[in-house]
Amino acid sequence: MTNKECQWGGEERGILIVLSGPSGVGKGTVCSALRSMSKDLVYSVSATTRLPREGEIDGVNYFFKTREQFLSMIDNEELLEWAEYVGNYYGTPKAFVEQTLASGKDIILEIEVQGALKVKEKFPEGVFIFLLPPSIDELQNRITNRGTESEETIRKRMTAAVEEISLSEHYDYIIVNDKVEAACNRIRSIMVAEHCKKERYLPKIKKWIEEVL
Ligand SMILES: Nc1nc2c(ncn2[C@@H]2O[C@H](COP(=O)(O)OP(=O)(O)O)[C@@H](O)[C@H]2O)c(=O)[nH]1
Ligand SMILES: Nc1ncnc2c1ncn2[C@@H]1O[C@H](COP(=O)(O)OP(=O)(O)O)[C@@H](O)[C@H]1O
Repeated sequence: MTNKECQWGGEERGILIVLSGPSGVGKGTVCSALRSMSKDLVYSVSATTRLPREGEIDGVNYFFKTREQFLSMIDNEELLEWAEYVGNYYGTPKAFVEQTLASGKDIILEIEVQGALKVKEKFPEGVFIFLLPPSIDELQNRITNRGTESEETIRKRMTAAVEEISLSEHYDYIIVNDKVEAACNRIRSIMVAEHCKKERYLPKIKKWIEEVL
């Protein structure tokens, strides 16, 4: 059913979903699987000063920026949020998120916890999901086996993981990424439930009640 056919829908904004979790938990993997399952879900491409990994494409995985370019994005208020993580800057381009939500489409931001908390201040109605590994040993295996990080970076990311997991209490949902498909299905169930929240329908219902009474 389209919004036009539904008396109670229409004109709603899309839902903003934030996905966080420690490095190596599988955020990228889960996000790309989700995007292929849910064609209407829009992915927010972040800006970063981190160097591209092999196979990463500018404008697809990230907008790769110099430090100067990133700092000028901050000065020009182009970012919804930004954070420093293990020596690099990461930030969410603001205009794209706002345009996507205004067009009624859902958008997913794959960002770390400090940035997520800033987004929560601006979008308290957003849906905040924290991805956990089945165990810390499995997290270490995943990040090591991915083969993209030096030993030192793995150590820093594992240290950051402790603080990140301690901040999971600020999220609405916790999903254990045991199997990618199962994790995606749980996220899709959350999105279905969020679309059924009464807050999305009450304005239209109240308006109609006023008209008929
Ligand atoms: N605050 C913030 N964090 C981001 C953004 N983009 C990516 N990140 C996070 O930065 C961290 C490092 O990302 P990356 O270097 O790609 O490594 P990964 O942890 O292996 O995915 C991850 O927790 C990402 O979710 C962003 O726009 N803002
Ligand atoms: N559910 C899973 N089971 C086993 N391996 C996984 C799972 N999810 C992701 N991985 C693997 O773990 C590694 C880290 O995943 P990635 O998506 O890059 O994590 P993140 O984006 O959180 O840093 C990758 O090699 C990926 O193939």
